[in-house]
Amino acid sequence: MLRIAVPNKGSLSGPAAEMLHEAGYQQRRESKELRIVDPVNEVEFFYLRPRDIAIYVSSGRLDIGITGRDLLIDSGANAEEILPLGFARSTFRYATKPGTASGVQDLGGMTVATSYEGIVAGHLADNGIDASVVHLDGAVETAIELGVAEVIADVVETGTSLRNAGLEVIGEPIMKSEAVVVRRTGADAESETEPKVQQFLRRLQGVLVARTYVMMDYDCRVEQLEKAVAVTPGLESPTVSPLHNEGWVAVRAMVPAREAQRIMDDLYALGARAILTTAIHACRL
Ligand SMILES: Nc1ncnc2c1ncn2[C@@H]1O[C@H](COP(=O)(O)OP(=O)(O)OP(=O)(O)O)[C@@H](O)[C@H]1O
Ligand SMILES: O=P(O)(O)OC[C@H]1O[C@H](OP(=O)(O)OP(=O)(O)O)[C@H](O)[C@@H]1O
Ligand SMILES: [Mg+2]
Repeated sequence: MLRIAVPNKGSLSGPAAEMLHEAGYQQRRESKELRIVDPVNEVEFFYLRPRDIAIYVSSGRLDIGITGRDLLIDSGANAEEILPLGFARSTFRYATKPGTASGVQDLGGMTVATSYEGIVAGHLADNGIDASVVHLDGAVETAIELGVAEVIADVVETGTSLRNAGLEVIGEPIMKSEAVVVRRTGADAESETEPKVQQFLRRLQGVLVARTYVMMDYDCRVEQLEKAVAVTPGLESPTVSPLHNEGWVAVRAMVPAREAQRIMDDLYALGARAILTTAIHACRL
């Protein structure tokens, strides 16, 4: 039985459960459930604090987990990212009251409040800056107003929390984060669970592709085929089938969903007709 750690709360929990559900795994019905068994897929899910997941996985007791890249790095656990999942995207940044500092180089002698001490201490050390780090559990934006620190380092998505606190980001982002699948570093590729791990990853990759691609079908004249195929190269190679009307072919290829409308315009301009897009519900590449 594969043992997988899943976030039980916070920004990662809802989208992670949704992705697992789309990948065909049973998920808990109530937010108080701490573990469930999916007997059909032979997987046991453990609902844990996102911050603790890399630590459990590094202990080897759980095979894989879903957490944030920032939490993985902050933990310092012996675990590595094996698949980025494209949700809970954020940056991790320093912020101050305007005029306090303009980048990490100015932070010497200051106090930085954060919930991510590991990342911040590492970043300050890498830049040769001697500053104090104070750990806070959350709502870090208020720390400056209340005099606990001159600087904060926190997760930024829209920037609304910073603006509301009268703060502005300084310097370059310390890191970019998103939800990731993690695994113990140096996990045994010959282990009994390896085929199940690979199947799990293929399923999640299938969900990612189904979310980001659509299927496009169109008819075009044989003379235009090369140009049309250059616009829709597909993931490997498009399917081309003869039409009953001589001189015409039907083409089928996957295209990035975000570019679908532009591609349809380009195909139309080339003379393609009956251009259709359809959603992909699931796939295995
Ligand atoms: N507003 C946000 N947008 C995108 N990702 C976020 C946001 N806030 C936190 N995250 C990400 O969620 C993970 C942190 O999850 P965690 O559950 O510890 O905190 P949280 O989502 O802020 O929840 P809470 O503070 O309510 O406990 C990190 O990977 C972080 O980058
Ligand atoms: O840039 P924004 O879109 O405002 O998002 C970033 C904020 O979201 C999270 O806070 P959360 O609401 O989880 O509270 P917390 O600080 O107590 O974790 C994070 O810690 C930031 O404060
Ligand atoms: Mg939070």
